[in-house]
Amino acid sequence: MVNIPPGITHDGPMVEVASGGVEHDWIKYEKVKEYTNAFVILNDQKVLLGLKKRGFGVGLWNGFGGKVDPGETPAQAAVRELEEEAGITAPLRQCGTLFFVENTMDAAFNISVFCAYEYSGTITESDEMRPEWFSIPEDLLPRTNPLTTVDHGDNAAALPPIPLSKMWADDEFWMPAMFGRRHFVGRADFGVDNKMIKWWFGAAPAATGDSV
Ligand SMILES: Nc1ncnc2c1[nH]c(=O)n2[C@H]1C[C@H](O)[C@@H](COP(=O)(O)OP(=O)(O)OP(=O)(O)O)O1
Repeated sequence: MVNIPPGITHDGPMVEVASGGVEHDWIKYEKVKEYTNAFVILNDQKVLLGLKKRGFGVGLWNGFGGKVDPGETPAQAAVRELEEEAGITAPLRQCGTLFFVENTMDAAFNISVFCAYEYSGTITESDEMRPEWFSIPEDLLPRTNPLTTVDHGDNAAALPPIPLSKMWADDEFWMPAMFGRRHFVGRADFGVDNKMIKWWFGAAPAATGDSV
């Protein structure tokens, strides 16, 4: 029986992939704000991230996203944000949901995470984000995944690896599921200085033959 934290909803079987932090209860919240976060992943070998140039999370590398505007669906917001922040369009599909609670804020963040495996347009820096490709390191990508494809001349190995030390602390826990194309959910509660104090992440069970 998986002990899924409050705030998370999911369909289908789910296995825990990471959990930890303090013994305290999950932080209470009064409202939930809807956000998106989108990742373009090519050949299962490289991922487009953006360096946040201002506002919340400034200085951290992340996918592209932001608030869902009134009247928008998360999918519409994800497409809009990717275009605004990186100048490209992509056939985004929801690949996970993350729920974050900060002890200094009354609202929780519900983040619909989207993935695409191709894109069109020219990647362009915006006022908010500086886009850059990173290679997906071996330990974040289950190489036995039958979906993993061969890199045909797109030399991802020459790229810098994903800069986990300059990303949100939760990313390392759910990204392996995302790169393994397993639907994921998770919650993390944050204390002072954006330090993660309690977390739980789950993913759809790995296909037979996967290493995780
Ligand atoms: N903890 C954590 N891990 C991974 N990703 C995130 C977090 N917290 C977050 O907020 N995020 C993501 C969710 C969003 O993609 C961005 C935050 O959006 P941001 O662009 O700062 O939001 P706004 O400035 O309010 O939105 P827009 O102006 O772009 O609409 O980080």
